[in-house]
Amino acid sequence: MMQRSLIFSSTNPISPHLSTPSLPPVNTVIPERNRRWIAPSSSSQPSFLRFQNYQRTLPSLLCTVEFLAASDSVTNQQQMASQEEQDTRIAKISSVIRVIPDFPKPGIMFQDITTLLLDVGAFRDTIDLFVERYRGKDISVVAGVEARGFIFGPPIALAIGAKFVPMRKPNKLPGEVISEEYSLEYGTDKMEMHVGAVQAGERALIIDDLVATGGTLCAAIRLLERVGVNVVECACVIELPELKLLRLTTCVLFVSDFLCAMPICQA
Ligand SMILES: O=P(O)(O)OC[C@H]1O[C@H](OP(=O)(O)OP(=O)(O)O)[C@H](O)[C@@H]1O
Ligand SMILES: Nc1ncnc2[nH]cnc12
Repeated sequence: MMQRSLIFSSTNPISPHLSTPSLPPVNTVIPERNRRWIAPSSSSQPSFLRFQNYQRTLPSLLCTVEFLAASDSVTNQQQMASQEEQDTRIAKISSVIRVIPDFPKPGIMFQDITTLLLDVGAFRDTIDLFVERYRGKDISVVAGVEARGFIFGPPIALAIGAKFVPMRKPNKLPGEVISEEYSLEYGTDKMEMHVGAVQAGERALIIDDLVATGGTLCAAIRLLERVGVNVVECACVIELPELKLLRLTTCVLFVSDFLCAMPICQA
């Protein structure tokens, strides 16, 4: 089986725990699985503070993805933008993501990517960052998670020459589907994919706008792996860093392996 790596920086508190995936970190309260609308701990984090974490995004991540790094040719590396240029783009992207307090309910700091879509340059940079990472990696499937994964997934798919496969909420797809249930704060939800959209042995990238607990991405991974697809990586625009430990425990509980995720920004 292809090795997956958890691609966060070495300072990420999750990393030390990866070697013992069946045990949650000491003193960690195991959260309700897959809580939605997670409120970051600091409710009014100014955007300049958000910039401080950017060094921990793409450049360090690139070193830790073994199977991707192995296939990186010198030419590929030369084609990639410089770290400085990447940092500048990431800072810009983050600055145009609007944060709306108390939406959709009190205590939630909603990360609104619609303002990113209004900025043509920042939207293009977002897509480019992903494309630079995944072009030439023999990925034939980009799976987008409803709803906001449908915004970022298709342009990435087109640019890297992959098909786009929607992972939809229940009863939206007209054909025969396979589904995967996952837990929510209250009750469960389901994610569905058309039968025949992907074939065993294909290499897939999963795209969403945001990773909070990781429950949604884990469900998407399970859905694709059930039909024999190799999930190369999950990528999202935003991560809620306060939730890393929550995500670890969620992932440990939900997948035998561990989640691979590449957020390009931190909220
Ligand atoms: O990491 P998690 O804790 O699973 O949360 C992340 C998911 O939550 C949001 O979607 P949501 O389910 O609200 O659906 P929407 O995009 O249709 O609003 C977001 O777009 C991710 O898909
Ligand atoms: N804080 C948040 N903002 C936007 N989408 C989310 N999904 C889960 N938590 C979220």
